[in-house]
Amino acid sequence: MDSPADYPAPAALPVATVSDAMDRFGVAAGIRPLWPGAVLSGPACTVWTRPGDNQGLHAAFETIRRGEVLVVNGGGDETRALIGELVAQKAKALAVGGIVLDGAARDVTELAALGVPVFARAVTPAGPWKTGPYRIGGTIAIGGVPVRQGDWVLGDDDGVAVVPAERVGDVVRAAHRLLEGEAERRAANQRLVPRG
Ligand SMILES: O=C([O-])CC(=O)C(=O)O
Ligand SMILES: [Mg+2]
Repeated sequence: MDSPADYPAPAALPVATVSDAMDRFGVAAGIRPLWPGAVLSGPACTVWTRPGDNQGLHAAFETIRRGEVLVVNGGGDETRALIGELVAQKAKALAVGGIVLDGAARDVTELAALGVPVFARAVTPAGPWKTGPYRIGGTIAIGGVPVRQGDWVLGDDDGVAVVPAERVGDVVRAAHRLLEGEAERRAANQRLVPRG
C-alpha cells in the first residue's frame, strides 16, 4: 500500500466513516477544508518545518510524486501562510493529490478556483519565511495524529483523517460494512411516520 493507486479515490469513502472504522480515532483536530467540496485521498509525503517557513515545502515539491498528498507539520502556527496560489499552482502542475497543513494558508479564492484541495488550521494574509530548517519524509503529527510517509490521508468537508499504511485494507473493509449499516438505518428512518 504505497502507491497512490492503492488508495480509494477522493470522496469514495466519507472521512467520518473511515474514522468510525478506526474506533473513531485518526482525525486531525482543528484542520479544515479551505473551500467547500475540497476532497483528497492519497499517500502522505511528510514535511516538518519551522513554524511559518515554507522552504521545506518547496524542497518537497522537487521529489513529490503524482497523487501523493503533501502533509506538513508547521507547529500549528496560524500567523504565517505556508502556501498560497503559487504553491497550489505547482501542486496542480505536478498532479499532487492535495495539501494538508498543521499551519495556515492564504490566497483562498485562488485555491478554490484552481481546484487544489487544501486543508489547514487557519487563513492569514501574512506570508511565510523561506529559510528553514525543515525535514522531509520523517514521522510527523498533524492535529495530534501521527503521520508517516506513505500513510493514507483523506479529507472532505468534515476534515482530515490519517490511516496507518498497514491498516488501510482492514479499515476500508470495515468502512464499507459501516456504510451498509448506515444505509439500513437511513431506510428505516425514511419509514418513520409522526405519532398522534
Ligand atoms: O508566497 C508564498 O510563498 C505563499 C504564497 O502566497 C503563494 O504560494 O502564492
Ligand atoms: Mg500568493
